[in-house]
Amino acid sequence: MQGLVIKSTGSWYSVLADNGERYDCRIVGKFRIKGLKTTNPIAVGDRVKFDLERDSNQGLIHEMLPRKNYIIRKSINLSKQAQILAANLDMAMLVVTLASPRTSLGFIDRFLVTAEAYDVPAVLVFNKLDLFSKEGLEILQEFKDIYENIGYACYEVSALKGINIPIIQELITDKITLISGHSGVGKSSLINALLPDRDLRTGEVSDWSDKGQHTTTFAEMFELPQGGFIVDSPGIRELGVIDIEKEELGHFFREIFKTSHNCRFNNCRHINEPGCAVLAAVNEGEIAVSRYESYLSIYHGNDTRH
Ligand SMILES: Nc1nc2c(ncn2[C@@H]2O[C@H](COP(=O)(O)OP(=O)(O)OP(=O)(O)O)[C@@H](O)[C@H]2O)c(=O)[nH]1
Ligand SMILES: [Zn+2]
Repeated sequence: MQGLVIKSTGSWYSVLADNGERYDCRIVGKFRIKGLKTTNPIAVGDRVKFDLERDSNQGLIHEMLPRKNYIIRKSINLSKQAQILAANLDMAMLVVTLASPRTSLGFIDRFLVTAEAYDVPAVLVFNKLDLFSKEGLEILQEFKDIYENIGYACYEVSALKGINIPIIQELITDKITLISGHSGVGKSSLINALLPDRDLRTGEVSDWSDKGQHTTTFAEMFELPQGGFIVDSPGIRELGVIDIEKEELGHFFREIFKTSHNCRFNNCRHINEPGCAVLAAVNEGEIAVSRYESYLSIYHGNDTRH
């Protein structure tokens, strides 16, 4: 049988089989990603092949289908173990607010870099539209100009008042969507608006112990009534910045990458090199100063997560 892993506890996996039934499954054998030690070889979003154990509703997973992408979390210590948080994501949605609390451009850029590096298409959802003053709407327009120009779709909603929720419903239909954003932006409210029958606050248990030990982490995907899934896990809520080689960082800023083809040196860091097309584009206003500042900040290893 084949199915989709919709919940993972580390040792048990809940699999939604293609016949519509759910089965609790365990893993037989070893699943390893080359060069990566992981605490959990299979994650939500994985498609797996499994067999039912005789006379039971429990299954044994014996094969994982190739992934199109996956996101991981490194252990905080140096054990080099990583935890796969989710696989086969169709979209990463960053929930952003301009007030109470205000999401910084630096935080947005870090998220977008990470999503690019993981090869997950990202969109921005500006929440709490009901709170926007005239000034707030002007800032919204500035933010949207920056990101829409680079090719990121932006949406504006109010999870609380239900404004534009149907647009988001349509956007996520038939996709596996990861919802991220920092605390207080309204992720739970948005997810509850999208999944009216579920109260997310129940059942959140998780953590990754900083001893590098596997604990009772779990991630879960919620099925949308119209088709598709939302991935929610406390561990994924702030999609962290993954290790990116400095030389590669420019690849994950779409507009910098595009412009860098015109730099005089093909190993240009876009910092102070002569003939740097990126610097020229920043000076001419073609690349947003804030984006360039985020690039520099990540390049120099400054952690400005909020
Ligand atoms: N005015 C307004 N308030 C909202 C909206 N969405 C959420 N809130 C409020 O913002 C606060 C935080 O919302 P949550 O949904 O708990 O935010 P969260 O992102 O899940 O936060 P964490 O659980 O800390 O990660 C709550 O008081 C919500 O009622 C909105 O669209 N408009
Ligand atoms: Zn350059």
